Amino acid sequence: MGAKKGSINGSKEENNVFASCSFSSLGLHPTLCDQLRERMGFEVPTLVQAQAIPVILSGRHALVNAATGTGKTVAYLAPIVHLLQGYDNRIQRSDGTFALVLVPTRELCLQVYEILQKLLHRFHWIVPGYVMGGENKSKEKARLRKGISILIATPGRLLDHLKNTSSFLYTNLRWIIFDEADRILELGFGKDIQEILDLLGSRKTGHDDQKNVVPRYSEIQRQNLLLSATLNEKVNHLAKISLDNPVMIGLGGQKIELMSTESLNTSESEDNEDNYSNKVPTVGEYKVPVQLIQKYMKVPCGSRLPVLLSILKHLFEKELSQKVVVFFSTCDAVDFHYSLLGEFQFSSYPQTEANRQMFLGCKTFRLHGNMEQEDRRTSFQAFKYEKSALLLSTDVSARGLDFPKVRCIIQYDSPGEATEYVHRVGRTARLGERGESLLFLQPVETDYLQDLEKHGVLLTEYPLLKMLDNFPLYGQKNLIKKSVFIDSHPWVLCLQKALESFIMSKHKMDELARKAFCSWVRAYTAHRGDLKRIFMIKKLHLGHVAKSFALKQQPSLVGKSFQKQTKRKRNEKKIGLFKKRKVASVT
Ligand SMILES: Nc1ncnc2c1ncn2[C@@H]1O[C@H](COP(=O)(O)OP(=O)(O)OP(=O)(O)O)[C@@H](O)[C@H]1O
Repeated sequence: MGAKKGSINGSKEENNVFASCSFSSLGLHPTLCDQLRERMGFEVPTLVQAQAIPVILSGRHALVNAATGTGKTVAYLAPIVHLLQGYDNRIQRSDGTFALVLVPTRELCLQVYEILQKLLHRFHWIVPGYVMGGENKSKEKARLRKGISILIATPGRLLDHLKNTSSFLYTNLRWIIFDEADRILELGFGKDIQEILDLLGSRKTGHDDQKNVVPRYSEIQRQNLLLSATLNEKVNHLAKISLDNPVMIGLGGQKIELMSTESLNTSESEDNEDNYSNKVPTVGEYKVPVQLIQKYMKVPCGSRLPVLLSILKHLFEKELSQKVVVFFSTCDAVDFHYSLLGEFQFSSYPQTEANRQMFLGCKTFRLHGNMEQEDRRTSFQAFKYEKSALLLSTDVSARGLDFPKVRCIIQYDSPGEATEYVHRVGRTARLGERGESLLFLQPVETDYLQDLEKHGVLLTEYPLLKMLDNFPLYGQKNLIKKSVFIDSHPWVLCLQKALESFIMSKHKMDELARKAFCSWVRAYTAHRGDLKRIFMIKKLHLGHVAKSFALKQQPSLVGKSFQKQTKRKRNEKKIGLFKKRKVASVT
């Protein structure tokens, strides 16, 4: 599992994460405490677990806000397992589902399921299960028919089963948990959630399929929980309709004023943003792990690619055991860089067949929403358990995923909203461990730093020139003339040239680069709200953007396909398709 064991006498960083009490003092069953200690290696609860577990055991609804990597998953799963194992009438599969955990992505679904399996090891009568997009529906139906006590689900697939799987029994449902609640809404699942809540809430009046089933546990009171590292006013609607007098955990005294609302539909809520943002105080600062070192680098557009490759080379040469995640804005960009890194050979000596070698020798994986489900699963699992590897991903990896020992997060394409920045960097520095993050910004984008600052997120500049100066050209380190500009740095120029020749020489790579260029531009124009002022396509030189995909073509050539794309985008916008497609591209 790679989880760090908590100890009461831990280091300074650990003391920011772990509580000075035991799991049993929180009221959990001794067998469950043994399980946490022996099978999972958890000696003591984290701070958020120490706060949340007693509240959840008491039956109160809760809103839980705690930094990334602080153990929120066990904070809600452990008390549910405790309460379920304690029923006088031991629960059976035929009782159907008691707890439902909703998560935004498939990988998170599998991850929560894995943790749940471990927690349930000695409670064999409580059955864990999951349903999610991309899986075989009939197999899921069969599993639901047999009965799943604690079900983890992505919203779309759950709704499908609620509507179409008559044997799915949820009359005994007691808990609904929204893990990464804000993200579920951002992904446009608002309507699904509304419908899910309506369907589940209708159990007392009798949903058609559940009409004749008398709940075996009629005393059951519903208890709902919302969790995220970035709970903000956007979850207001969801909190209002799903939580009853909730306890706020980790909101530092700031209250989210729960507004009444008719709809959870994200697009509607965006349109009304001005209306409600006046009334609702924003939950100011986001919590980023204190030990995380956050840097940014100012990189001219046309030098982005050689700088990315250089920083990766630097990181993997610096530490033998290195795990790095690079975030891109689109699936096509992931595919392009993945293929490039898998094939690009280079020598800073005059190039001959003999002296060329792979530019980057590390194991590389990719993860995005356009991959086949099986490939997605393999990548996710493989990167998780590798000691040294690189993962190239879209935001599908940004939320909740717990990859042990990731040391560095690179945001090559900027994340957009500050919430996404926080979750992306949260894939490192988990549970008090060290970690570093690097944000690429073009000179025209540096106002984004002020946007982050508004949320209490402060970055310092990475010494990029110093790092680049360390790369020897023709093996003669001290012959390099020190450059004060990134884009005229000899190493950057040499690498860019080699990259362009490589792309030109491979038809497949050239195609991937063009495709990636087009979707990158589309994604760039899709920034919303205030961010539109910072990330303006008009401020960019499209020729330089093309260069960042190692494309030598005249901008006008590439520009044609861009024009086609933007035209299509305009049409899609008219019929409301664009947003949906953007969402689909990350999940
Ligand atoms: N009490 C504990 N002692 C030691 N390790 C723990 C403890 N609780 C959780 N962990 C480990 O800490 C890591 C982070 O936990 P988890 O993924 O639940 O964090 P999170 O707060 O949900 O993060 P995110 O906001 O990114 O989703 C996991 O590897 C988990 O196994």
